[in-house]
Amino acid sequence: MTFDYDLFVIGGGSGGVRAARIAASEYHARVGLAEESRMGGTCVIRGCVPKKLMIFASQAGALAHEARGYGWQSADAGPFDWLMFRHKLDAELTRLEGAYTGGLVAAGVDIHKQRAHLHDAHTVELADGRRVTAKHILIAAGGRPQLPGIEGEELGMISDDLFLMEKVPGRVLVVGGGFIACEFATILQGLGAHTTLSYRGDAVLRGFDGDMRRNATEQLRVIGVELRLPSTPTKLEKRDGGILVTYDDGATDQYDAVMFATGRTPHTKGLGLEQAGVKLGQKGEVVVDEWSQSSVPSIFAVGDVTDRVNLTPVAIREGHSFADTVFGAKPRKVDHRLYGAAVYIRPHEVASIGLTEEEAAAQGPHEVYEASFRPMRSLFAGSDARAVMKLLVDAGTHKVTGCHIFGPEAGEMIQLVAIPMGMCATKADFDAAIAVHPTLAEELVTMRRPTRHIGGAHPDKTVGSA
Ligand SMILES: Cc1cc2nc3c(=O)[nH]c(=O)nc-3n(C[C@H](O)[C@H](O)[C@H](O)COP(=O)(O)OP(=O)(O)OC[C@H]3O[C@@H](n4cnc5c(N)ncnc54)[C@H](O)[C@@H]3O)c2cc1C
Ligand SMILES: NC(=O)c1ccc[n+]([C@@H]2O[C@H](COP(=O)([O-])OP(=O)(O)OC[C@H]3O[C@@H](n4cnc5c(N)ncnc54)[C@H](O)[C@@H]3O)[C@@H](O)[C@H]2O)c1
Repeated sequence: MTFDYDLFVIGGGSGGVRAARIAASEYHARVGLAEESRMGGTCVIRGCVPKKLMIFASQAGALAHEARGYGWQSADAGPFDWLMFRHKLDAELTRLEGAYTGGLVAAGVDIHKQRAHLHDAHTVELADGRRVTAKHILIAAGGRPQLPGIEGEELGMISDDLFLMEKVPGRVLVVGGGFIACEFATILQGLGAHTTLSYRGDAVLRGFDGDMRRNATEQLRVIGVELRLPSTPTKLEKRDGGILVTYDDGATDQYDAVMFATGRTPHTKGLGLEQAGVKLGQKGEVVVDEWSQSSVPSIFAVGDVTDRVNLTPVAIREGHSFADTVFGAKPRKVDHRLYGAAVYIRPHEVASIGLTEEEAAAQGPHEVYEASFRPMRSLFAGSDARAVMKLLVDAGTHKVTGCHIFGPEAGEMIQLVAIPMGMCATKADFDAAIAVHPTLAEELVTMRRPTRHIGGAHPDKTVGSA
């Protein structure tokens, strides 16, 4: 049977673009790709990139404060021009969108700027009614925000809306305690909004190491975010030009804007997957095996639509591995067990890789090496903010199984820690590195004695504590 394409990709985000580009440019496959919105997807257009630029923008006040601590007595951030920033942001996203499109065109990918859905195991139907056939179809449709299902929730915003605001709200409520809630609460507070965060647990960032969670929660409070923990909004109503929020304990408060950051779900609705025989999971995710292959052999899926690890570099790796495997005769699986992640809150980020202390304790005997200190840069400027570095070491094998950093540029540090950890480095390997001084990261190679032992009986309590 002949097909119009060797590969048709639905979704031009992190995973889809990479898979299409590699299949076409490296393996000379005939590739078509449909994108219904802007090329680049969530990360480029309404995620990682604009979010991080907003984090940078929101730090002017804190930087001016620090400069005053260094003797620049009149340092002041001055007024923030949101519309000017938004205009520059739009231009930058347009530049990136062009770069992504250009990369695909240069690779020879046929771009269809419209929505697509499956017709059958080898056929895609485009919004304009055309049908195209492909030997392989890749679903890379990403995820979309999930609302909590409460009365009046349509009055609230989602993260996509934040990049398009006409002005910075005076009083804003952020609902949720995950990555997006913490990062956007930091941004909004830094841009001058009086920000409240409502979360149903006692500490934000569920799933992260307990110490990181406690520090992140406390930092949000210190930078001025009003924390309502634990609490859950139950109703939103329009009131006097604002939004009246009722909480589960009966309390009410009024805000100029409410933002829901209550998770994301796979974007599979209306894709025709079930009719084509593709098995979906409980959240609507495409169920795939270790090769990203769905229950229909010609249909694969990568990225957030599979709800494995919902991060851009993971989607990219999955897309690349799919192309190598199917078109390059280089079978490659993605190991989802070890990946670094950072939460870009300020002034200190949370960055993690591997086991949390709680997971390590459940797995068996571990040593915990921990340093908590005031970094010299902020200390000199008059801040009491503490940084925390933690290494978890398997007491039997001495391998470093987890690393957690709460500190300035923690994301940059964890990226480098990911290399030795991927090579199964032991604590002795870390110790063998001569420190770079004075840096924050030197703490990672100078922690000599375990702070505590966890996870039951230890085979040798002296190893690793020179
Ligand atoms: C606010 C926010 C901040 C984030 N920050 C980070 C971060 O700092 N670091 C990080 O690693 N990750 C971050 N993420 C997560 C990251 O953006 C995602 O994991 C990543 O974009 C997933 O890539 P993907 O290819 O699976 O999907 P996406 O990038 O979502 O791409 C899917 C694309 O498919 C298109 N599409 C969907 N259905 C169809 C259809 N039927 N026809 C045609 N096109 C379709 C969509 O328009 C979209 O462009 C963030 C996410 C958000 C929301
Ligand atoms: N820096 C980064 O790498 C980064 C940044 C943003 C997003 N992301 C990715 O995007 C994903 C989605 O981010 P997110 O913050 O939306 O999701 P999340 O899963 O991290 O957090 C969702 C939060 O919403 C809360 N919640 C869920 N349902 C609720 C309800 N009905 N009522 C009240 N609270 C509710 C949860 O308890 C949780 O705190 C992340 O898991 C991550 O993979 C990554």
